[in-house]
Amino acid sequence: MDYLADERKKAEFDVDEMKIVWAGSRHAFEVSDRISKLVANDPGFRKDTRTMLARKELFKNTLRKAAYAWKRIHDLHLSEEEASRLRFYVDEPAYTDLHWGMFVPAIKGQGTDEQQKKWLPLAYKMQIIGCYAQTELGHGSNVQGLETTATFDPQTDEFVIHSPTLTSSKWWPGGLGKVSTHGVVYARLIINGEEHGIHGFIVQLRSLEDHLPLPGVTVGDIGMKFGNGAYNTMDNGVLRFDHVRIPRNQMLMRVSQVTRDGKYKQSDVPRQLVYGTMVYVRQTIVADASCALSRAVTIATRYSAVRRQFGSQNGGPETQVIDYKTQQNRLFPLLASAYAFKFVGEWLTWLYNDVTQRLQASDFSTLPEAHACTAGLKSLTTTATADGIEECRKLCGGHGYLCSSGLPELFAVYVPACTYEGDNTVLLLQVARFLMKTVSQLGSGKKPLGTISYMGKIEHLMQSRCTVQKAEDWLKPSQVLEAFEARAVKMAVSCAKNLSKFTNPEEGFAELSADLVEAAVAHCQLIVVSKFIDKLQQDIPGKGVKQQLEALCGIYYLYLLHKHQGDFLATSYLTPKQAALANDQLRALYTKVRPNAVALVDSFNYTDHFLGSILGCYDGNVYPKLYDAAWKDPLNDSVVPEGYHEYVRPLLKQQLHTAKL
Ligand SMILES: CCCCCCCCCCCCCCCCCCCCC/C=C/C(=O)SCCNC(=O)CCNC(=O)[C@H](O)C(C)(C)COP(=O)(O)OP(=O)(O)OC[C@H]1O[C@@H](n2cnc3c(N)ncnc32)[C@H](O)[C@@H]1OP(=O)(O)O
Ligand SMILES: Cc1cc2nc3c(=O)[nH]c(=O)nc-3n(C[C@H](O)[C@H](O)[C@H](O)COP(=O)(O)OP(=O)(O)OC[C@H]3O[C@@H](n4cnc5c(N)ncnc54)[C@H](O)[C@@H]3O)c2cc1C
Repeated sequence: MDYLADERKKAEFDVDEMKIVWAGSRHAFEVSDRISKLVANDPGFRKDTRTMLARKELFKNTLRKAAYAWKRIHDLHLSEEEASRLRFYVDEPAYTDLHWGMFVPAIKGQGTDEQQKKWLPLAYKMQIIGCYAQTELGHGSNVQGLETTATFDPQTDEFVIHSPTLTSSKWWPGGLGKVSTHGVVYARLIINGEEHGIHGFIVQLRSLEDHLPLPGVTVGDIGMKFGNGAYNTMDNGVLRFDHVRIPRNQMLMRVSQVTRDGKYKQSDVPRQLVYGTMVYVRQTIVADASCALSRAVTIATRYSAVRRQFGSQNGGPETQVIDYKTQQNRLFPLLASAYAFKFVGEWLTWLYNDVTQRLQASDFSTLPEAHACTAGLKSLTTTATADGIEECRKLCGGHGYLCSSGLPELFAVYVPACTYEGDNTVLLLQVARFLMKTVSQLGSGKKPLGTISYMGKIEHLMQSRCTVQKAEDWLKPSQVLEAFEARAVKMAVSCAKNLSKFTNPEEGFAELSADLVEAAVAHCQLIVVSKFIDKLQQDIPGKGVKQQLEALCGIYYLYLLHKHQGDFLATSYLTPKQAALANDQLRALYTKVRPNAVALVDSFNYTDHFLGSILGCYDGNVYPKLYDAAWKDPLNDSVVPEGYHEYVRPLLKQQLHTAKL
């Protein structure tokens, strides 16, 4: 029985067409749909007991799944696109993520043609397994502060890789702890006593015969992490080198080279390309944020439609909690954010591909913008997604706290995205530097392009005032864009003015960093809003699909406007009356979305296997499933628990004795 059937009947749009919009294309939908069912129907990919497994058992099970996934990929001749969908629906972080997601891209991006020819075929066949070993115990954010050394020995034509201090131990790399045979290791290059900064080196860590660490290598896992199951399927590792020698040709030499006679040569490509793998992964993290958020929102929306509390009249049913305006005000902006992040993720993938093509043609002009966009949007989307998952847990009341709701593990596995690939605050400060540089160059005649082109309208934006007179005026895209542009430009200019009061710019930057982060957030929110609005300019087929997306877009920007109205009011773009009208319009949009809410999450097309949540299951049959699941907990294997006779019975005996006294 479908307990959500009535909700589904209320939908005012074509769900099948929305599924295609969400997937990105009909082809992408078909691949995704087929692979999600393949994984869901394969007992080899079961994950329902994951949160109950002890670490060793959990990890071994992940190794089994990764090997099984690899076998299925081969047996079924899956394409790269299909394999990547399979990884997504298997839904279990594993060493393979770092192998395919960072080790291979690092060699592709920073290796010479010759190096790629040597290493990539081995990596593609998984005859070697790699990790990305950058972070150390003492330094993660400050990459220039890494301490591992790679000293060139001209006698033997080798580099000597060494960990000179405890804090130089590599610490965190995924896949390193127990599995990787190789790593791209980042180290401080030293030639003839002279330092040349941080470079990447391919280093073999374990024997390909017996998996033991090679001489001079000390390696292991760093221990349990946050949450049950979750990221504990990954072997994040610690690594130390004691004068380990590697051939000279294992330094990744696309950006700079060391010659046989020990000369250091810089190519014409910018030094920052050493950071290229991080740009790539940040872009994939943005593309992935909408998936994690939409998953949590699916669970919270379906459950909110099933759950009833208060409001029964004449013995009739109680109110569905989704009908409470407070529930809508917490849930619908998250639903809208999932769609917003999907579209900005698509756009960022386009930007990344564009910059990659330009780099190949030696056009480096858009690299700073790509860095600022990937850093800023990674920060914005992961913060909102991690907070959003936790909000979804609270939206599900007490049952959201059960592991069987799927939300605790989803939160635990997702929340480190706010830290890895760059701490979110550190990344926003990078955006702020980019903005300050842009503002300082405005008078120079250099035209700001791309996502900062709005800065070219600075004179107009600094003076313009909002013209909204009635709530519906807030539905005009031009009005909304101007509001977000004016806010962003005014916050950036205010920071730049305050910075100019300092004689030492770095001191000023440090002192004003909290304001700078807020300016960076305003800029990134403008990007997300503008890309959502751009999406709506496209031809979107399907009955009612565009109207639903327009409503969601409105909810996204009006919710931001309401939440940050202090910014909009302080920069004098809005009056308090206009801010109140925005809130009126927001409430009207909640009413419009309400009957479509369940269908809007159905459009994500997630299987029950992928959701891994009793509260979010498609048929909404929550209570019997919760009840049955409780009895399956290992604690209920016996009626009298282990430990009763040792620890509880003696207490009871003692209490009985005292009572008699
Ligand atoms: C079970 C199933 C199996 C199935 C098998 C088959 C599967 C097949 C498919 C598999 C699919 C896989 C998908 C996987 C997805 C990937 C998973 C990822 C998991 C995440 C793991 C986490 C990894 C990590 O965390 S790696 C470490 C990341 N570390 C950081 O991010 C460090 C942060 N710090 C920095 O980035 C920098 O140092 C920074 C930005 C803080 C700069 O510091 P600085 O000292 O101020 O800078 P400096 O070096 O001096 O340079 C300044 C200069 O450079 C510019 N700049 C900085 N960064 C960049 C950049 N990245 N790009 C371009 N330019 C950059 C900066 O703007 C300055 O410029 P100027 O102002 O012009 O000088
Ligand atoms: C699950 C997980 C997986 C990871 N996988 C890998 C991997 O595969 N390979 C790898 O190399 N690394 C990996 N890492 C490491 C990760 O990239 C770093 O932890 C991350 O870059 C943050 O650096 P940090 O730990 O040095 O934080 P810190 O920089 O020490 O941050 C601590 C605090 O200081 C603040 N802070 C730091 N600098 C500044 C500043 N300039 N201004 C203001 N505030 C500042 C931060 O905002 C934060 O609040 C992983 C980490 C995690 C959690």
